[in-house]
Amino acid sequence: MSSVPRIVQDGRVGQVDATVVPRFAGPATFARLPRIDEVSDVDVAIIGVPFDAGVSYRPGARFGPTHVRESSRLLRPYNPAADVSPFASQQVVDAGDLAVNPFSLDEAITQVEAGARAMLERAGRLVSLGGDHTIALPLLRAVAAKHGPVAVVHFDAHLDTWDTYFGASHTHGTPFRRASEEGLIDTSGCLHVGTRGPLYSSRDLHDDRELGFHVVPSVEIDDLGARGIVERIRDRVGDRPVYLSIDIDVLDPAFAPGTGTPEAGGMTSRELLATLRGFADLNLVGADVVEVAPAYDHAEITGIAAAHTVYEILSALAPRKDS
Ligand SMILES: N=C(N)NCCCC(=O)O
Ligand SMILES: [Zn+2]
Ligand SMILES: [Zn+2]
Repeated sequence: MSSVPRIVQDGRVGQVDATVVPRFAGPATFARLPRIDEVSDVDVAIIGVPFDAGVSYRPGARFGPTHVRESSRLLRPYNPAADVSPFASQQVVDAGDLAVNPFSLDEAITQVEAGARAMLERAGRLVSLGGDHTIALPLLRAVAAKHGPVAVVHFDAHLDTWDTYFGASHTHGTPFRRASEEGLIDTSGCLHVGTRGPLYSSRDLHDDRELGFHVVPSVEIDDLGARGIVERIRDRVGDRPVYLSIDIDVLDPAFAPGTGTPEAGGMTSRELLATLRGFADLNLVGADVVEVAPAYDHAEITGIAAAHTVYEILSALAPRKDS
């Protein structure tokens, strides 16, 4: 064990105690949680995937994991909106970054899958910090190897079920088409939330349905509200194992300017966080938060939104006292 003073609750090693060590001091693990080598049992591992060789527009998501960790220093141990202490009822750790080849996209995909599989030997659940959205494919391969085909709930401005770019089949616009083709997803239980903006043609939506997705587009969010979105998600996924993939560009550029392919007309961070609270009673088996590109961020707006997004995911994963 390290000698820094940490909050320990119910035997779980939590954050560095911010009443003793100022939260702006010391290394930035996610929420200043322990590293994986500082604890023996792990329930949830947060893992960085600094990779952005799959982007179609602005690069820079390789710096996402570091930025989200830096932006997570202010998170506190109790989540009043969910009435849960996410670091007390489960052991959450920061497992560091996967070292993936920045010059070979194919090798990087192999490395992400291998890294995630190895991590799942130790941790019950993985929450991955991207990185561009390409990484969802190898992450889904690892998750499906453990749980079978999963219901993907995908928050994104984009469908990410396109076929190829410049002849390349592995890009950040194609992971969910590949996942569907490979049988990694339960095509009776998937949906996108927050999609918007111009497509290549109406055929994109037709293909997307064939690949197994329903859509809650951004234009419906005002009418539905968080509660209505959660109902639509619940109706679609039922009790299937759920994999949650959150592209930070699901948020309006006002709430997440630091991303590679921004589209106007997105969700507020309040809507996203409220919707995520609805995942507490779903069978959530893994998650990623991707596409944070700090070079286009200001005042950590995007980093903070992503850090709180991860915090709500961890809160949803936390076992409830009465369950
Ligand atoms: N997954 C993200 N963020 N973007 C996909 C955009 C694909 C395109 O350039 O059409
Ligand atoms: Zn996107
Ligand atoms: Zn995406």
